[in-house]
Order: sequence, then C-alpha cells, then structure tokens
Amino acid sequence: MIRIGSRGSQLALWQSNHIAAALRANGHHVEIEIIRTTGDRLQEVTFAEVGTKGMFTKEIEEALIAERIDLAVHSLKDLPTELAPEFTLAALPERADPRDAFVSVDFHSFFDLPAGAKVGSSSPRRQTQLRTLRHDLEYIEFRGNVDTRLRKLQEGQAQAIILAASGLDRLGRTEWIRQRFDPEQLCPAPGQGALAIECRAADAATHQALAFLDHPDTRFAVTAERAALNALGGGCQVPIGVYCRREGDTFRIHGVVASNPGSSRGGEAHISASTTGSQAEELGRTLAAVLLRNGAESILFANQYKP
Ligand SMILES: NCc1[nH]cc(CCC(=O)O)c1CC(=O)O
Repeated sequence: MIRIGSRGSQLALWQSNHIAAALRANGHHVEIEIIRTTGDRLQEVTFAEVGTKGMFTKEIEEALIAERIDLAVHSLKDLPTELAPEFTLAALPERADPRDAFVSVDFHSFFDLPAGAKVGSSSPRRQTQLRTLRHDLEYIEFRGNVDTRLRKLQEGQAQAIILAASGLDRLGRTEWIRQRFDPEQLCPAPGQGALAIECRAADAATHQALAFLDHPDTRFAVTAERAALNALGGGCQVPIGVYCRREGDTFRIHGVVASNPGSSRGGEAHISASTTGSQAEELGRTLAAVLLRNGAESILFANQYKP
C-alpha cells in the first residue's frame, strides 16, 4: 500500500490522482489522504500576502515524517528551492506545457486587447513582464482557484487573465486558452508545468516504486531553473522567470528579472547536453550571474529581495 498525501484543491487532487493512476497501473495499491495546509487555511480567510516559505508543504512534510503518508505530489513551482535533508524529490515526471496562457472571452490574443483593458493576474512575474510588452493596459489583482478566476473573468471583472497552461489543461479547461505565450516573450516561473514527487529520503521502497516516473531531461531543466532562482534569493513573490529546455545536444536556459514600471533584465546561458545533475546546478548559477551582471541586482535590491 502506498499512501499519497494531497492538498484538497482541484489541481492538487488531479495531480495526486494522476500519479496514483500511474502507480496502480504498475500493480500498487494506492490511497489518497487529504491534508489541509496553513496556506489553504490562510487562503480561505484572506489571501496571505505575507505567506511564509513552505506554507503549502509544512503539514504534508509532518505527515511524511510521522509515516502517515509515503509521498506527496506537488506543483514544482510552488516548492521552496531547498528541501530539508529528511526529504527528497524521488521523481520529476515529464514536464507538461511550461507556458503561460492568455485566457479571454472576447479577445483572441494579448495584442488584440484594446488600450485600457483589464488584465487579471496576481503574479508579479506575469504583471511586470506583460507591462513591458503593453504598458497601456490595466493590470489588476486576481485571486482564487482556477474555476473562481474563470468565473470572475466571465462576470466581466477583467477582459483577460493569465494562468499556467498546464493547470488549465489538467483541469480540462483547455478550451478557455486563446494563446500560449512564447517563453521568450513571457518567461515562465522556474519549474512551471512540472510535478515533483516528494518522499522520505530514507524510504528506499517508495523511491524505487517511483523511479519509472522520473524524466531525466525534465530533471535537468528544472534543477537548473531552481538553482538560478536560489542564487537570486528567490521565493514565489519575486518577479523572476527562468526557463530551460533541451535543443538537440544543448540545454539552453534564459531568464528575466522584471520590475515595475516595466524595466527588466534578461540573460541566457547554455551547456552541452551530455550532462550530470551538478552541471544543471552550474548552468543555473551561470544564468544567475549573467542576470546580475546585466543589472538584475538593482531590481532585486529595489524590491528588497536580497540575492
Ligand atoms: N501558484 C498556483 C499554481 N501552482 C501551480 C499552478 C499550475 C500548474 C503548474 O505550474 O505546474 C498554479 C496555477 C497558475 O499559476 O496558474
């Protein structure tokens, strides 16, 4: 029996059920236990601007340590860059679409929006990068789970919203997507579109049961992205986009540190694809150094994010 601990949100349950199905297809018995986290509780009251790092993972990690559950499935981009040594990311399955999606009832693409249109997003990474492309739009806070945001869009609270394509695809809401942004235009969050399966570092049996789900190219790319974020001192409220992908024999990574109003510093780096994990971290750190050299430091300090 393998026990999965899951948050109760629609997306978390979809992700846990997805991994449960893969394990069952390999002959395992699997149960899912729903765990309420501090982050879930805070979101119900008022959205926590001042969320602590790991507020969506603390109770789940406590359940892992207490051996009430054996693994947890996370959206990688919501995980802190550093895990405590008791835990490990036993599998990083093949990444889904990493891009951000433009969602609108009336408009086909971001560049079709009329001046003054309201664009809903509560992500500084998305808001600041989009403002660089279109400073004539009004960017407004937009919160809630995917279906809440789609409802608010339909009610006319905004003319468009920006969400991760992977979340919409997973929840069967693909038909809402009008456009997927080129990562060169709107750089995704580190790890966006990837799932991460966390388990106890000492639990060899679960580790082995999960091994078939690990996807080496995905592991390389997201390890590089998270190393860059870590080197820039990032948490989820820092306006940093980083995206790494394989192109033939090369892994290419690019990133952006954006600021309001609409200035940003970008950079890129690459490395040969005949690689090991430590090279992925090196690639990420190289990108961070390029970004800092290109002027990202002043943006990070202006926002009081200390690299
Ligand atoms: N921060 C919320 C969150 N965490 C993971 C996803 C989508 C799925 C993913 O990135 O893997 C989302 C929604 C969104 O950003 O639109």
